[in-house]
Amino acid sequence: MQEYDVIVIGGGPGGLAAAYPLAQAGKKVLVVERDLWGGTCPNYGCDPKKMLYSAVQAKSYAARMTNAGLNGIPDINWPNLMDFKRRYTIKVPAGTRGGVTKAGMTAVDGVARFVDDRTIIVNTEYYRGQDIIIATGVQPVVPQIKGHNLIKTSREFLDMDQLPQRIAFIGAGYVSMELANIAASAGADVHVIMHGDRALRAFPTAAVSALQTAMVAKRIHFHENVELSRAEELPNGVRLTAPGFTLDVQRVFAAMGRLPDQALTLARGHIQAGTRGIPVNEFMQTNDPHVYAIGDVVNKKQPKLTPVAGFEGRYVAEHLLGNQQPIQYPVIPTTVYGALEVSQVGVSPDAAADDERYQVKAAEVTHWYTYNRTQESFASVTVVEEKATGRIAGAVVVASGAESLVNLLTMAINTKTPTAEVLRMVFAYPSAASDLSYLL
Ligand SMILES: Cc1cc2nc3c(=O)[nH]c(=O)nc-3n(C[C@H](O)[C@H](O)[C@H](O)COP(=O)(O)OP(=O)(O)OC[C@H]3O[C@@H](n4cnc5c(N)ncnc54)[C@H](O)[C@@H]3O)c2cc1C
Ligand SMILES: NC(=O)c1ccc[n+]([C@@H]2O[C@H](COP(=O)([O-])OP(=O)(O)OC[C@H]3O[C@@H](n4cnc5c(N)ncnc54)[C@H](O)[C@@H]3O)[C@@H](O)[C@H]2O)c1
Repeated sequence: MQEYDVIVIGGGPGGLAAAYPLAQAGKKVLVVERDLWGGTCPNYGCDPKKMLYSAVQAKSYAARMTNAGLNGIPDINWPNLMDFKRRYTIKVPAGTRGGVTKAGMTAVDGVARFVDDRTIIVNTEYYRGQDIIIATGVQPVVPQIKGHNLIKTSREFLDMDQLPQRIAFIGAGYVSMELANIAASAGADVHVIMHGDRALRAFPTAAVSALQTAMVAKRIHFHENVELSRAEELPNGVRLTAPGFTLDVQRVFAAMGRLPDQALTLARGHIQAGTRGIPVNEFMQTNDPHVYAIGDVVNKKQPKLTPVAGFEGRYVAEHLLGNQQPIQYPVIPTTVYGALEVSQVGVSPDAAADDERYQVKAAEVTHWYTYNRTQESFASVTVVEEKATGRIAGAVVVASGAESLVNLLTMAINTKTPTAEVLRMVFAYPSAASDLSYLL
């Protein structure tokens, strides 16, 4: 039996954000990873997706500039784009594992399973930790219909050698909207199958509707109110069926949300968990105060995103090193990198519309110098202001580079800066930030 101060299960953004400061503070730390070091985000999530998105952005920028100084729209060469992505991802696992050992931690490859409250087994070795941090993330949900083995996930999409001609995505959340846009921009005929009639539920209706319009303009088909009942193998693809609905595609991907898996045998560690994740208190502790959970595996109201996992990881390290304050999340911005970029932070305009405490300033800003210069098809900015204090409380931006403007507004919200003070600041010109004065 090997003994550690802290065992971190999962070498993704959450686990690593906790592990490094603990090791730096002199703790004996073990990190266990069953798959690719670095976790979902850099290997088969955010980062590879945005590598593919680079070519999509360049292509759509060029398309917008065809009547403004450019001749012709470039084609996306999928194998070459995939090679570009792989040149980045190939280095991630070894680089991440190397960083862990270089920082003086022990890195172990294998599936960690609880055997009792403080002990885990990996392969055939037992490890005991005074404290254990669960940072095991979530896995894509695949519908349990007949033929479900024919349905792939975002992980396979992000590593395809060739682009299929006809693709379906099941679900209309983050993954589907982003990957559908990549596939359609690269030349595939793309179908999004929705079991309801509302995409991206977490985003305001006006922004989602603008995004969907831009996706339809890219010939992406949305099939609403379809509850799939089976998938059947065809000689060159898959047939999807629902009552009154049939669609033949080459490949189909589930993008219906993500849930934790049960490999950890939490019950043997007496740790309570539900299908939506592990509940924690305000110190990120599970029902056992020596066992913490962070990142996507936690059942929480905060969005399951990389910077949130990192924030929670750093918080737990501080807590273990003596900080007794409960976790206090800042406002969390989130962006969908789709046919338009949609970013939001803080109080949603939909919620603010019925709340007397707020006023909503919203405008279509396609004519702003910044978006005119880049020939955007559509841009809008919405700012929610708290009437009593004049402070910015929320924002939604739909435009190229939306995430940068929302990051700026996130800073204003977190620092409680009133709109009047934002207006007194001098921003680089010409830029989206300098255009903000037209709205505020
Ligand atoms: C396609 C896609 C695109 C995304 N894009 C974005 C984006 O643009 N921006 C953003 O902020 N977020 C994005 N996300 C979400 C982001 O990837 C996650 O929020 C983030 O990776 C969560 O970090 P984590 O450490 O909690 O979990 P993970 O990154 O999933 O890491 C958990 C690790 O634990 C390991 N593990 C699991 N069980 C065990 C076990 N029993 N023993 C040992 N190891 C185990 C796993 O192998 C994994 O490596 C995206 C996700 C996907 C799928
Ligand atoms: N840009 C980003 O920050 C980014 C990008 C990708 C993923 N992510 C993270 O990954 C998570 C997972 O993304 P996701 O798109 O898989 O999930 P999601 O929760 O964003 O969307 C799931 C979609 O599947 C639909 N759905 C649920 N059950 C269904 C069923 N039985 N049949 C058909 N559709 C069904 C939902 O209505 C919804 O449209 C996100 O919530 C987010 O935390 C973030």
